[in-house]
Amino acid sequence: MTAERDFIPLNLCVLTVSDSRTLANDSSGDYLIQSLTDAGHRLVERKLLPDDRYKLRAAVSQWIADEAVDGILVTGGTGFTGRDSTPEALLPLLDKQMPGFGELFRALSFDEIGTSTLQSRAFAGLANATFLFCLPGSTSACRTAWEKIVSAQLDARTRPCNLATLRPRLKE
Ligand SMILES: Nc1ncnc2c1ncn2[C@@H]1O[C@H](COP(=O)(O)OP(=O)(O)OP(=O)(O)O)[C@@H](O)[C@H]1O
Ligand SMILES: Nc1nc2c(c(=O)[nH]1)N[C@H]1C(S)=C(S)[C@@H](COP(=O)(O)O)O[C@H]1N2
Repeated sequence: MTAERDFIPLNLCVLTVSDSRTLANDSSGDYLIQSLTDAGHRLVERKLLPDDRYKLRAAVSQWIADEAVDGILVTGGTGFTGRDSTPEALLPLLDKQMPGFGELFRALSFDEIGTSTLQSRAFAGLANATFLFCLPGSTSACRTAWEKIVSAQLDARTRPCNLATLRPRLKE
């Protein structure tokens, strides 16, 4: 019989990307913070930045370089419209992409919103053993991603494999 695994609380940062939202109406940032803390993880820092790829790179690079940060959740700027440029800003920072994350997210979302989900360029990956999940701006999209993918990936009790358990080995 396999022993029960312990939950490992992770230190997570949340970044909202939006030209129009403020902390007063950042429901998607609020949702992610509530979800991660309800799950037993810790919020290290929250930021809200405009769709400016250099500001996004600077903030996320700082978190990636911080050994105390285990993961980063980003919401917003994944679409095709306006100044959406989260992928252009943050994909260059990744050491490794998480293949299939965006495809899995869109497959799950297809059941909810149909082909509109193809307008989301959600993606995920690893940099300096820090997990980065980039989700759309809408709260319902964040809920789908959190409930169906991210929460399990960050939960060390999840079998057969998850990022929380893998983390100590990512730098070996
Ligand atoms: N921080 C947020 N909190 C709650 N809802 C948001 C937030 N940002 C965007 N939304 C909503 O998400 C939907 C898509 O908006 P918009 O295209 O401007 O988002 P975005 O920030 O460019 O992100 P993305 O293109 O990745 O979805 C809209 O209904 C918008 O009101
Ligand atoms: N689950 C889920 N919800 C989602 C998304 C998604 O990709 N997955 N995309 C959001 C985005 S970016 C938009 S613009 C709207 C699109 O829905 P519509 O069919 O109302 O335009 O759904 C939102 N809700």
